[in-house]
Amino acid sequence: MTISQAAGNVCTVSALNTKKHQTANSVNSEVIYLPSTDCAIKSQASLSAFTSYRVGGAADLYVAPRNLEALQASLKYAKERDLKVTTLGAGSNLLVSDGGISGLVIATRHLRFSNFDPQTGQLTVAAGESIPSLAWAAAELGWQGLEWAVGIPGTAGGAVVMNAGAHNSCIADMLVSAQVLSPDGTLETLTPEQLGYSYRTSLLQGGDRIVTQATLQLAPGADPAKVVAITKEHKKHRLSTQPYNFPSCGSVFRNPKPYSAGWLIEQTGLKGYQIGGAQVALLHANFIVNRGGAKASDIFCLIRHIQHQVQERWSINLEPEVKMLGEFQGAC
Ligand SMILES: Cc1cc2nc3c(=O)[nH]c(=O)nc-3n(C[C@H](O)[C@H](O)[C@H](O)COP(=O)(O)OP(=O)(O)OC[C@H]3O[C@@H](n4cnc5c(N)ncnc54)[C@H](O)[C@@H]3O)c2cc1C
Ligand SMILES: NC(=O)C1=CN([C@@H]2O[C@H](COP(=O)(O)OP(=O)(O)OC[C@H]3O[C@@H](n4cnc5c(N)ncnc54)[C@H](OP(=O)(O)O)[C@@H]3O)[C@@H](O)[C@H]2O)C=CC1
Ligand SMILES: C=C(O[C@H]1[C@H](O)[C@@H](CO)O[C@H](OP(=O)(O)OP(=O)(O)OC[C@H]2O[C@@H](n3ccc(=O)[nH]c3=O)[C@H](O)[C@@H]2O)[C@@H]1NC(C)=O)C(=O)O
Repeated sequence: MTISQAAGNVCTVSALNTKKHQTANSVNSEVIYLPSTDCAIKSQASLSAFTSYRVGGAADLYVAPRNLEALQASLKYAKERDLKVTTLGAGSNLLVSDGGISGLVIATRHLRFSNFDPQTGQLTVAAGESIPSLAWAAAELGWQGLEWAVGIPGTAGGAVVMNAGAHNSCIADMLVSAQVLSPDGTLETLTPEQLGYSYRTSLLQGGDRIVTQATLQLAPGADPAKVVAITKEHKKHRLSTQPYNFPSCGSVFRNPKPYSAGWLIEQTGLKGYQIGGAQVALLHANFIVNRGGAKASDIFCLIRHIQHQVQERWSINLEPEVKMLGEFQGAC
């Protein structure tokens, strides 16, 4: 099954229209519909609910297609109007500026389907599927390979772009192929080699191609109880070493190997350091948590402060893993 076949609630209605509408995420009242679909394009849609940090301003325009056709129509809509396109997964590695994002934000989290093929041991998923849900589903089937991914609150698409990883495993280790859509509407199936993977990076970062689906090689046939037990162990370890009780983006910085960013930041004396509502987490210094009411600028300025202090003390440049979207100039 493909994404287009999977979407029962396909965006399939007729021509462009507009109507008055009010939702929790729409500041303005006008909703435009993507031509030839029933996909709403919301204007001035607040993005704070769509990022794990729970901060950030509005998208000029926001659309969440449920199938490939609607995704293609979204790109066409942007191209015809010369709009900048920004892709959003689950927003769990993003810092959206308080001023928001101009152009069209395309959220891929509603692209859904998954297929565990017992003949090949391959799991094929649409970009919007939740990585931790897949990890639990694989474990319950007795399929090994995704135990590490539990607790990473992103989508399959975001994981392919970020090369998400934990416990010495990462997406690149098991990716068979990823399907990507270019702004001109071309669909390509790429191998891990073509995606140029290394630690927490891929050639898709900073580009304009959208991941639509991914195929992962897993290992079926194990005792489900054993795979679930390992998965639970990973989750338990996370909960004891990482702060899950406040909004965050996970690790803020990549580890500047051979050092770990958390160790460097703690040794610099910054644990608990706070700017506005943003705090260097007490449990793990490479996490910045929103203690309540943080602005994106608080988090941004804390990131800059940490970089400055670590540079002064260790002569090491900490490189952010978190993706910053929007304008931050003059924030601090
Ligand atoms: C509590 C917590 C724990 C975490 N632990 C880990 C961890 O252990 N390991 C780890 O690697 N990460 C971790 N993260 C970070 C984050 O979950 C991962 O980076 C995740 O892969 C991001 O996926 P996403 O769908 O949320 O992507 P987003 O944050 O929405 O986007 C990330 C980037 O990918 C792009 N993107 C997203 N979807 C697509 C798509 N379909 N096509 C093209 N581009 C796209 C975006 O434009 C952006 O540049 C953690 C985060 C949190 C909040
Ligand atoms: N600090 C932050 O900024 C954020 C932290 N998080 C945290 O990230 C983690 C991942 O988030 P989330 O996406 O909710 O993923 P979870 O791992 O909590 O759940 C994902 C899916 O897996 C299922 N599941 C959970 N536990 C089990 C289990 N023991 N056996 C079988 N299935 C299970 C859940 O089912 P069901 O729905 O039935 O429970 C859910 O459908 C969570 O710990 C969450 O609290 C998430 C977002 C932001
Ligand atoms: C959370 C993320 O990924 C995580 C992933 O979940 C975990 C588990 O595999 O390993 C990485 O964390 P990490 O390198 O900080 O792992 P940890 O084991 O917590 O810490 C490494 C070392 O730093 C020390 N440490 C950590 C935090 C701290 O405040 N102080 C400190 O001294 C620890 O004692 C340990 O000796 C990933 N982070 C990066 C940047 O690679 C993410 O990318 O968002």
